[in-house]
Amino acid sequence: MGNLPGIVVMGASGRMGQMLTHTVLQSDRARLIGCVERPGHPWVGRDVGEAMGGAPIGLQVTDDAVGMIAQAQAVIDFTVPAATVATATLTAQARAVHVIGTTGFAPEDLEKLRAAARHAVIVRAGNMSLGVNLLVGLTRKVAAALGPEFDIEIVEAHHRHKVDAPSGTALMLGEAAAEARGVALSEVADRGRDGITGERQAGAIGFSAIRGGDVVGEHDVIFAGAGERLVLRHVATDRAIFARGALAAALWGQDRKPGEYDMTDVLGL
Ligand SMILES: NC(=O)c1ccc[n+]([C@@H]2O[C@H](COP(=O)([O-])OP(=O)(O)OC[C@H]3O[C@@H](n4cnc5c(N)ncnc54)[C@H](O)[C@@H]3O)[C@@H](O)[C@H]2O)c1
Ligand SMILES: O=C(O)C1=N[C@H](C(=O)O)CCC1
Repeated sequence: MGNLPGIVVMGASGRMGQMLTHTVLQSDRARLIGCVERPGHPWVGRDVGEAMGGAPIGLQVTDDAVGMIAQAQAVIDFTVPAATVATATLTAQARAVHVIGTTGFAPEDLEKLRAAARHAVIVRAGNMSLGVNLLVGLTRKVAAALGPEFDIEIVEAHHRHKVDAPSGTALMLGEAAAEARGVALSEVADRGRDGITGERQAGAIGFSAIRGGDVVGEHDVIFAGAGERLVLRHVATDRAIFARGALAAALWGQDRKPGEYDMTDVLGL
């Protein structure tokens, strides 16, 4: 047991933080050594099992990210961009694998993560599920096969608490479609139409975001042509799919060379 990789979960009280805590606790391939929350959070100092509404497990939630990460073999981080960028400095110092599920990064954040990956393994993906990572491959294939006369639209739906749009998954799908067409997504993305928008730009990749209720995550990639429409769809019904992927990434990353990786590396896709 002592030889199993020690895992720290950041953002332990969050929707994903709780799912990750359960997933690591249930695993016989990893040890949960720490649960971190932001300073001032009401869970800090409480037993994580009790805070989640169950029996105590003898592990207190802490806000000491520095002390906790220094002892970790892997840190699983589904929080907010500013926290993840700060954590990347700590994981780089500790040479711990940093599994990043957080979405909504600005380009300058991504630069900082790239710098941290010179010293430690970072596995980052806007979606850690097997199904979505397969969908990314399918999107690339279909976009290459169909050509520019098919308009590409990506529609995503998430719960009412989600703070970023388009979703990280939608951006992964858009990147794959743009890459297949040999263009930069930043040049062709059409994010949010309102008012007199004019006709659709040829070659645009459109994004639409729906927010409501408790939707876990749904993504459609629509290829709309003259007289026919092809729709690729992924529907997530349980956050466990993301947590399983994240734990697989934490284990896969042990003993790898420092660098930036994603779930296609982990899943061998
Ligand atoms: N990649 C994937 O597969 C995937 C899947 C689901 C969610 N996500 C992403 O994960 C992120 C979190 O989603 P969520 O629904 O769990 O959000 P959430 O708001 O429920 O949880 C985020 C948690 O992070 C904590 N936090 C904030 N700053 C912190 C800090 N400095 N130190 C420690 N903890 C801190 C918050 O207190 C909160 O508990 C979002 O960016 C979301 O898009 C990614
Ligand atoms: O609940 C969320 O937030 C999710 N975020 C990821 C995204 O932005 O694509 C993955 C799906 C759930």
